[in-house]
Amino acid sequence: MTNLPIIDVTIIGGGPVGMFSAFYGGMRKMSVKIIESLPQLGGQLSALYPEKYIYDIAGFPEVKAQQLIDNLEKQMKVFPVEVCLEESVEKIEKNADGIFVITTNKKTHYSKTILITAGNGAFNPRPLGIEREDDFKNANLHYFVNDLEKFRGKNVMVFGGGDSAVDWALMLEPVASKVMLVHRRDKFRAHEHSVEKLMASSVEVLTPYNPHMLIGTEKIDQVILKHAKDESQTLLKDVDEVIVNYGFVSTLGPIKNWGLQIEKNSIVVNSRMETNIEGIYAAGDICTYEGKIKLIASGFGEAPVAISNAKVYVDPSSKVQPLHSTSIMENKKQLV
Ligand SMILES: Cc1cc2nc3c(=O)[nH]c(=O)nc-3n(C[C@H](O)[C@H](O)[C@H](O)COP(=O)(O)OP(=O)(O)OC[C@H]3O[C@@H](n4cnc5c(N)ncnc54)[C@H](O)[C@@H]3O)c2cc1C
Repeated sequence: MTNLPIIDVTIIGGGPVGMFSAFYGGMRKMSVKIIESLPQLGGQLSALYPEKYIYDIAGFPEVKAQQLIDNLEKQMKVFPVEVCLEESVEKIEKNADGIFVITTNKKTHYSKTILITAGNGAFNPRPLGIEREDDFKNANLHYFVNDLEKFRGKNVMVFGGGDSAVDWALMLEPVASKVMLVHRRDKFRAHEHSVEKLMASSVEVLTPYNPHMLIGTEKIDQVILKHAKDESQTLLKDVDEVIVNYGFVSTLGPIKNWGLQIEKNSIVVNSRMETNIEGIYAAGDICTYEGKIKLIASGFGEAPVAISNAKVYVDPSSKVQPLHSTSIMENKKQLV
């Protein structure tokens, strides 16, 4: 037994489906926690295509992916929800008393039910892929920029050619002493107007270069770049901080070891979104059933089904069919 609070439903994965599920858990008067491996909510939408427009969300002729996530966050926060970011779920076990013990890379959580909305699996930053990268991960090699102040007055080298790499370089420019942006191609994939801003800024643009060697003892001091075409090498001295922005890779990873029925990298569920383990549900891209399609819209439909069945599991006297939101939310004017 634990003295820690036991949550009604713990949602693994903070993508759009996990976020909408969290809202629905609040509507059903459940205590809700979301565990997400990235430092941000939003799943594929925030990590892979924040600036793209989506055209097949009911009621929205078009909506930018990040805008949809911002709206989901606003909707979700109408009810109290505990959000645990930068935590990857590694293990799930069921105690003899039926309580789930959820172990992440940081701590242990306890829950009466679990809803897995893990998409294609946990997102992790794509690494540089060169020797000694791991040696500097806890020193001055970063994959996320959470605090600009850390870079004040420093010489910062940013790797990447997409929107976020260019945006980070531009955001760091007024804070850092010097910003270098290294990209393996001559052309950047970022928006035209961001690239124009970049070229007009004091950021030193180094193209077409690949990272070749990280040099330093406790931390990186120097970096050797290799020219992508003629393979000539260039040594950059006095590097204080290195930021890698190569996008994300996702992997099902530990989910395969949780005793769930998996078919084609997806968790098999029935029409109640129940998995083969009583008390564990799945929704969104991670789940599969006959006729399943992987769309945000279908995940949004699966979320209330999973949550409402989890509600009955936690409190057998409740009904699967929820009251309509128009009845429940009468006093929640901030939803509008
Ligand atoms: C370029 C692109 C364009 C798209 N356009 C559309 C479109 O127009 N319309 C549409 O309907 N769909 C579109 N999709 C698909 C859509 O993005 C997905 O269907 C949707 O993101 C699924 O949502 P989800 O919440 O199920 O999973 P995801 O968005 O994948 O979120 C899952 C989250 O779970 C986290 N996670 C996984 N495992 C763990 C773990 N062990 N511990 C902690 N956290 C974990 C992940 O880090 C991730 O953040 C597009 C996809 C791409 C790549």
